[in-house]
This record gives sequence, structure tokens and C-alpha cells, in this order.
Amino acid sequence: MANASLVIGNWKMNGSQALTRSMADALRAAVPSCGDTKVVVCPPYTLLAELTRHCYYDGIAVGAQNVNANENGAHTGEVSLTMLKELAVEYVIVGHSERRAMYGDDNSAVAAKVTAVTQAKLNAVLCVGEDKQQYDAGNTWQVVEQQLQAACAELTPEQAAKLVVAYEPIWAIGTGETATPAQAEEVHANIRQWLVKRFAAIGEKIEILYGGSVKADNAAELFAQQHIDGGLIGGASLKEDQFVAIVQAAQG
Ligand SMILES: O=C(CO)COP(=O)(O)O
Repeated sequence: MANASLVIGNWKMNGSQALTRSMADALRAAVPSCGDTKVVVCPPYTLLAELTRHCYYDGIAVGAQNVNANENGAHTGEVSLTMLKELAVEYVIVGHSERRAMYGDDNSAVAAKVTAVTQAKLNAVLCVGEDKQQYDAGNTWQVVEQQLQAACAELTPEQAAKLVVAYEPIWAIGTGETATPAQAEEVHANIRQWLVKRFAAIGEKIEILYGGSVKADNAAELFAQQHIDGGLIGGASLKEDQFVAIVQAAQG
């Protein structure tokens, strides 16, 4: 049994054609294709086709960082689910805190995207997490629960089967400050309880990832926690050796 079943790299607005190819090569060399840890790389839209060309084999999946919930039409600068599907994208990150804070992805936009992605039978990686002020005030669970409630309001159990939840405390993103395994585990256990209450048996199966300064040297300890099913990795997913080491920590 692997320590963690899912590791996702979120490149944010970074990367290049060259990195896409070298990351695919590094993962291919290091990660056995039929291991029981799924690896997903989410580069910017412009690199999706290149990644799909290089990674389209068992074990490594291609993900996008965002999507527009509409089917098509007059939405200049946006990308639809049909377009992502044409590139063999399997995962879509939804509601990342950077999009919530800077690009107007409020709770209702996030809910519409989660609904659209899961309806299209792609996996929606729903990001939740509190900021520093909310954390200091002891409001972590209140914030996370509200985000879950809003995002999952319309979801049927069938759609929930395509849901992944990523707990990303905002104060730990890109800061080098990580939630301790015990802190993360407590929130993950609450998320699990909430998912089971909301979706019954399917709630047991939804993967819950931790994100926020996961690196090669802290991944194993985080992945060893009972309710941490994997990681959503930012900065370290841009370095071949770091990301491969994190995947290996997940494989156990
Ligand atoms: O935001 C993140 C992944 O979505 C986490 O970023 P870092 O791993 O760079 O902290």
C-alpha cells in the first residue's frame, strides 16, 4: 500500500515547453507506471498539449489549473471543459486561493465550476483553506466548512465520486511555513467526517490532499497521517528532483 494515493503538481504561472518535457522524462524514469500512487501535473493551459504528448501513459495524468463553467460562447480569454477534454485532461483545480483572492472566484463561481467539472466526468480538485487571520482567530474549521458547503451545494453523490478536496492553509502557501502533520491531520479528519455526512459511503472514498509548502523533506511525514491521502504541490513541483522525491515519498 502506498503512503498516499494522489500527488498533484500545480505549476501556477510557471514552466516552459522544456520543463514540460524534462519533468515528463524525470517522472517516467522514476515512477513505475503501475504503482498505486496517481501522479498529476497541472501546467498552464499553453503547455497542456505538450504534456499530454509526453505523459499519455498509465500513472501520470494531465490536469488544468482552472476552467470556465460555461459550455462555449462569448467568453474572451476563457477555456471550456470540452477543450480540456480534447487534450486528455483528467483533473481540474477549482477554487485555488490565488484565484479566489485575485480573479474573482467567489463561492458561487467555485460551486458552478465544481458542478460543471464533475458533470463532465472530470475530477474536480476543490481547494479550501483559511488565511492567517482566520487561522490566528481559531476559525479554521468554520471557514473550511463554509467553503465545502458552498462548493458542494449542488453535487449529487455520483458527481461527488469525481471530487478531490485539497486543504491548503493560505498562510502555508509559498511561505515555507507548513502546517504540522498533526494540525493538517485534524482538519483532514474533520473534512472526512463532513464528506461522509454529506455523501455517505462515497464520502469515504474522496481523496483529501494537503497543500502548502510540501517539500521532499516533509512529504513522508505528512503522507503518513491517516486522513492525508496525498499532496497538492506548488513550488516543489517545478523541480524534477524535488517532485520525484515527493512522489516517491507517496509511494512509500
Ligand atoms: O498553492 C499550492 C498548490 O496549489 C502550494 O504551493 P507551495 O507548495 O508552493 O506552497
